[in-house]
Amino acid sequence: MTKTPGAPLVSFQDAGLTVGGRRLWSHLDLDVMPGEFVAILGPNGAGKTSMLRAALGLEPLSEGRLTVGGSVPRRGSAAVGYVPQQKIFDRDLALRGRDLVMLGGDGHRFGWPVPSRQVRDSAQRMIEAVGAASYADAPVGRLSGGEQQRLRIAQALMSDPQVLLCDEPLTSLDLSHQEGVLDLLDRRRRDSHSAVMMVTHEVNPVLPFVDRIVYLVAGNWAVGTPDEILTSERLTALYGTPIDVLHVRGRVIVVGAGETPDASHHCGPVEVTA
Ligand SMILES: Nc1ncnc2c1ncn2[C@@H]1O[C@H](COP(=O)(O)OP(=O)(O)OP(=O)(O)O)[C@@H](O)[C@H]1O
Repeated sequence: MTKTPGAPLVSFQDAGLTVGGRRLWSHLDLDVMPGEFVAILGPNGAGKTSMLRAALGLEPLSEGRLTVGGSVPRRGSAAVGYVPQQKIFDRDLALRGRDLVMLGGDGHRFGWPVPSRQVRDSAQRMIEAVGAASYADAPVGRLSGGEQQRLRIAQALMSDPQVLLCDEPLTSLDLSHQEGVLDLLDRRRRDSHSAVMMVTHEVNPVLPFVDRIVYLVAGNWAVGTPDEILTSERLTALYGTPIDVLHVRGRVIVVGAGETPDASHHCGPVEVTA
């Protein structure tokens, strides 16, 4: 990945994505800058995961342009780390947590080599950083959802990516581990001027960290700071139906999103809460 100071690490220009004959979003303009933390919000089926898949080079745009690190995104780039949406591993999978993390080093590019000393050391550092040292040598299928999730995050950080794409990485994590993971990602993006794009349904834990929000709803989108986007006026315009954004004891609650005409895609909560 070529790093030009001041150049966006991820750039959507007049971008549109249609999958299975359905236009998810279009005319999207978004530059994610080095060091920036962007949250991608919206109801189920709005196209959040598909946006990450486009940046991973797994889903070609139907319109416009997308560059990651200045180039057309390609599968398997070591400059891009990915924490996929959680799937629980098979209970009998013969893989230790540590092996899973090491696959993020050389493994994903060269198959299953004997890991180098450097990869083993780096895996240990990542395992400690996500607080997984006490169970890293257990079979991954026997670990809890939250433990598996922390190992996936460690794996995604192994290649020291310039762009980290996370799909609901906080799922299954309790509050203290959510904070731990967010702190880690926040420190890392500041220290290495890397970018984070995080799909999440859990708005409140991420609000202290995010610079901007991309909010997708039924083909429409809005991009801005949390203060700009999380308002009743802005979300009412976006959803095309009355939405209330409430601030209750320091938490943001979005009420009314389940009553939109596109409710068939909204099997998620009516409220966006922590
Ligand atoms: N390859 C595909 N072929 C057909 N339809 C697809 C494909 N990929 C995604 N979709 C559909 O596109 C829509 C958007 O999917 P996507 O996973 O991006 O939504 P999302 O916003 O991440 O949703 P969620 O919050 O439920 O995870 C969904 O209706 C999904 O079924």
